[in-house]
Amino acid sequence: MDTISALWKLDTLESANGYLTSHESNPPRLHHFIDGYFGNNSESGKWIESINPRSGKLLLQIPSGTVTDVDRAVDAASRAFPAWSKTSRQERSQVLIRISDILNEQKELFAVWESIDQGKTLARARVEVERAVSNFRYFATYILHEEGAVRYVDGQPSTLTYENRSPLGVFGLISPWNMPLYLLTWKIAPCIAFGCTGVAKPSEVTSITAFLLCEVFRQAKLPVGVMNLVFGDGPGTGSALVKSPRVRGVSFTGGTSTGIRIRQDTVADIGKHLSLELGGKNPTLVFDDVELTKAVPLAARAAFENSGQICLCGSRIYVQRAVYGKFLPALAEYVQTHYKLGETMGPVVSREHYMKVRSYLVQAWEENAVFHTGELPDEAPQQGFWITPTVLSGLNTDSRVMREEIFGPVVTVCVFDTEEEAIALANDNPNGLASIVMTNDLARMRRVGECIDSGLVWVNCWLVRELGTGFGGMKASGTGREGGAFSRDVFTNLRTLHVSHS
Ligand SMILES: NC(=O)c1ccc[n+]([C@@H]2O[C@H](COP(=O)([O-])OP(=O)(O)OC[C@H]3O[C@@H](n4cnc5c(N)ncnc54)[C@H](O)[C@@H]3O)[C@@H](O)[C@H]2O)c1
Ligand SMILES: O=C/C=C/C=C(\O)C(=O)O
Repeated sequence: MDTISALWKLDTLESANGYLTSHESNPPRLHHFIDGYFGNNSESGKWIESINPRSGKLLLQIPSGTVTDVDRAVDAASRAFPAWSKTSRQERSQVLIRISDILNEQKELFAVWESIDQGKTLARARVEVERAVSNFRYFATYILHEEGAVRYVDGQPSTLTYENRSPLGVFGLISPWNMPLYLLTWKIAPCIAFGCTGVAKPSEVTSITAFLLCEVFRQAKLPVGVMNLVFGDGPGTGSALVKSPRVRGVSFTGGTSTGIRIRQDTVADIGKHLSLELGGKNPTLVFDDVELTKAVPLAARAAFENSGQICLCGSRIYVQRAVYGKFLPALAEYVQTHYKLGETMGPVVSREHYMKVRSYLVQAWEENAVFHTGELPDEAPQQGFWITPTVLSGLNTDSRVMREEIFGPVVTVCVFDTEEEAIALANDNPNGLASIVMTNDLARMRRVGECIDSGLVWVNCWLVRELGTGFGGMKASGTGREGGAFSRDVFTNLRTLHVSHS
């Protein structure tokens, strides 16, 4: 039986794990999805091994897409573009609704595989699949309600001016491993909703739900070639996609160094649209007027959700002096009680990532940080990539542990005195993706919230999303915004007309 038919039926952890155990000697192999067809195996004959983060064992193999594979996918998307870009908004909306309905019917299947592949808890995976369904629903209806204005040019009543948009063309959509399905659908849904076609490349570390999503496209009768998917790594497959002159735009989510590379690789292609959502080292500011019973769980969740592997995680906590002495032990106790490896918390995604997170913990140890929870992980992980959630204090503000994105279950806690100092500490970082402010003082919420240099500011909450608002980062955290009309700007070309009728 082909891989997609085999995986598609396995919608419980028991059945999926049973299948994997019985295939240990011949693990499933995924296929590219090009022109509506699975099975275009890698021409390189090379396969990338994808590892189960809970056990450290081989999970499956994905094709290592070549330049030829990418070209074939871009060909398919280019052939599909003229017809798809001319479909009515109603037609596109209906296809997107069908996709969201099928995804919704199969949400347990997707949650199970996302949990196995990425290591996240099933509960977390379920939330992300729901959000993926919402991505398709949101853009399916957004395009039906777009508004535009026609007006007279000032002082020239016989000349009308208005804006007209057309779909840009073929897009390269590249996503990371931390929220594989959610972040890929955040790109695919607006891409096809606004009349573009595309080639998606998920992270080589987590590929299964992207593969399953192609079966949803097939069942929803998305016209062939409108969305294609090529597997492979960044330097080989991703880079070929980004550099293709027929790819008119790139929407990328991932690390800042990769974003810089993509910008360099496309700099001469001046008309190519680039949307870059990159890394973060997000501050959580806790003022002394908060209720600790609310502030502690919120700070903990913001730090440790998905084992700290969310770009929006609050990984450096600053607490005002009057509550610092109570906050720190309360946080440590809360984390020890509520974040249990293997129950409410998964491993980190890969051996490579484990070693990266560990290197920061070694550094913290060498700098005499206080470990309020957590310990140094083993140098060689034996069975899966498990790291105990770690709360640190006592580091200098110039420590790499305090300045660089760790992207794991590690949070640092520091003290501050004044509001000005809190703002300065929050902004003292090259990144500017998100921040969290906890206070009950309305004037302070605005005073502080409006001068933090981050694209997203959450006051007394975290990870609240409204899909029409701008999503993205300042400074090294990115270029551009996505969401609602911001996504429309990414995926369309704007022309302004002046029509004189005298
Ligand atoms: N701002 C956001 O919305 C957001 C969301 C999630 C994750 N992230 C960031 O992503 C990072 C973790 O994910 P990651 O390790 O998968 O990131 P990564 O940058 O290593 O990889 C992301 C994707 O880019 C591809 N890639 C790598 N090199 C490439 C190249 N030269 N050309 C084209 N594609 C290339 C990879 O194969 C993968 O699909 C963290 O820094 C995190 O903060 C940001
Ligand atoms: O790592 C990036 C995470 C983005 C998450 C969301 O946009 C969300 O959960 O809505």
